[in-house]
Amino acid sequence: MAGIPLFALGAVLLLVTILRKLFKRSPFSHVRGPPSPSWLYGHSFTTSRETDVGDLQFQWMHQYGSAWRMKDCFNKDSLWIVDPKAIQYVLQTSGYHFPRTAVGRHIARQFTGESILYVEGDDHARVRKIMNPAFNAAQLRSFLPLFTRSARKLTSKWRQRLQTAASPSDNVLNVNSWFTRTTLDVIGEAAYDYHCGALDEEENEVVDTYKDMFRDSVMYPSGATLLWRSLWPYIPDRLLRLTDYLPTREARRFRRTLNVINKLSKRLIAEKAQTCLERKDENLRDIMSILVKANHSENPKTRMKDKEMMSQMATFFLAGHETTASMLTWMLYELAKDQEYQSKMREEIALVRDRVSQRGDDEFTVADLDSMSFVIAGMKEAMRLHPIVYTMVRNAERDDVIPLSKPVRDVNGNVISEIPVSKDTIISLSLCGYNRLPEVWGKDARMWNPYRWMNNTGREKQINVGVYGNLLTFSGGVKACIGWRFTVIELQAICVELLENFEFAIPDDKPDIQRVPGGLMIPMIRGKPQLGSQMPLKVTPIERPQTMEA
Ligand code: HEM
Repeated sequence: MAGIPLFALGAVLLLVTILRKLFKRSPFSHVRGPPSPSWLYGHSFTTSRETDVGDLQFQWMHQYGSAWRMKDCFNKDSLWIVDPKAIQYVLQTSGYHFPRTAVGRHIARQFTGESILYVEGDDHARVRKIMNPAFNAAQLRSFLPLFTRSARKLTSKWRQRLQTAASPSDNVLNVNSWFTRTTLDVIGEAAYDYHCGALDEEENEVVDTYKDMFRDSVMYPSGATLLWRSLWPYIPDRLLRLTDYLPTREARRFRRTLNVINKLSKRLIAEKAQTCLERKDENLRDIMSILVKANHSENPKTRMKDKEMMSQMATFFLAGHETTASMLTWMLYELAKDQEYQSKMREEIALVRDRVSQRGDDEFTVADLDSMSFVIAGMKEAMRLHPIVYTMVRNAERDDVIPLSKPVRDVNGNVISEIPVSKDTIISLSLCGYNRLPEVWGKDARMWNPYRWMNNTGREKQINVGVYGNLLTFSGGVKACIGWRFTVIELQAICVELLENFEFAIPDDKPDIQRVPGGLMIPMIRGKPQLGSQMPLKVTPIERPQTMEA
């Protein structure tokens, strides 16, 4: 019986702590920002239901400058930044003092287990160090034949389908769903040496479990979910883990996916460990084999527990397919709108193809792909306009001061060049906002203009923030995307193969494409969410002298 008063006391203390933290006045209440539409939800409802990802952020950045104040649930202040110096400070200079938020970490844990997306501080640095060798340049170059082979398989499927097209409308393909299957096959093989068979439409539980996962779990959270999640930072970790078993839409979807992936990972890790023990692993280059090999080395610092390893594997599946597929989708969408640039890319590819043939080779090397400046510029411009991860949220681990490169005006009209934040302040980094900042990308920052990448004048003056093209698409600093080089080579290989074989155009009925906020920037047809991710494009085969089949 003594347990009940003790439990009640614990609950009251927890409630008092939550209320004190929730209603503490922030030290940046003088920073300007949009009026809050609701005391209860703040802007959380509005931002999670934005019609087109980024539009509100672009509007606020135009109105308030490179930093502004918003309201979270229960009227709590949070800070939004697009300023390069502020972003550099949060991601790089002081990276480990701005961990991922409790909400971000626990959602990642539900998706992947205690993976690199969940752990923080020394644990994160340790895991990252173990994983880095699996993503070095030589290792990634060895994946190029896999990328090319998968792209060829896609080409061959499309050619077969288009050959039998009875009417012009049959030439319209939902490229997004094809890309999702292609990139799933790629990551299955690259990360695990595992055959998903997604492009062949084979029955496979991995393919099934990831289908529309983001739409079914994190898209359009309910008001109750938003309120509940806003309390997570104050709930002890162990208690929060119990919520994994709640019968909510999200928890059920996460559990189902993670169970499937964990079962597979467990089996594959055991098989690879056996191969490693039998010393038959010399030629295995998939990411999992590299991690298993490191686990069997003498050095205890390179080892991960099996459970840890399983969680990293779930991360690669999660982080490594839908992201790349969406990126490719948005890129082709832009190229379909800009026929002239698309042709320029194709001409460039043909020139490099001639060079490769003259030297007696059939295949492009990474150096050949890197020499295609039109292709690279098109890719970077698509990444700039369509960062698939459009916002990242961090939590100030201590009282701090965020510097700004471009001062903003506060509510009293004073110019401020730094913003004080208190411990536990939530800071949102608008990746899509930064990627369209006129101060960084020029007056036409909102427009598609791949030529901006041809002329690098002024680039050296930019504040260093992101790992690729100084964009924030792959983030930057201590937790920048570990797979960015992998993605770049994969995109180059697939894009080049597709442009050699097909022309892409917007379909005649000009579907209205919406950037839906669903964890990632999901392409959908406006008014037709029931169709899931959609990017219909008109695809016309190009007759080539000798077509290379899969
Ligand atoms: C277009 C494709 C991709 C985009 C736009 C992208 C974007 C990002 C971003 C923005 C982050 C930082 C998230 C945060 O800090 O909260 C991240 C982290 C990460 N990404 Fe990617 N990613 C892509 C592809 C990949 C691929 C192909 C892999 C693996 C093969 C991968 C593995 C990871 C991992 C493991 C992390 C966590 C890194 C850490 O915490 O140290 N990503 N990615």
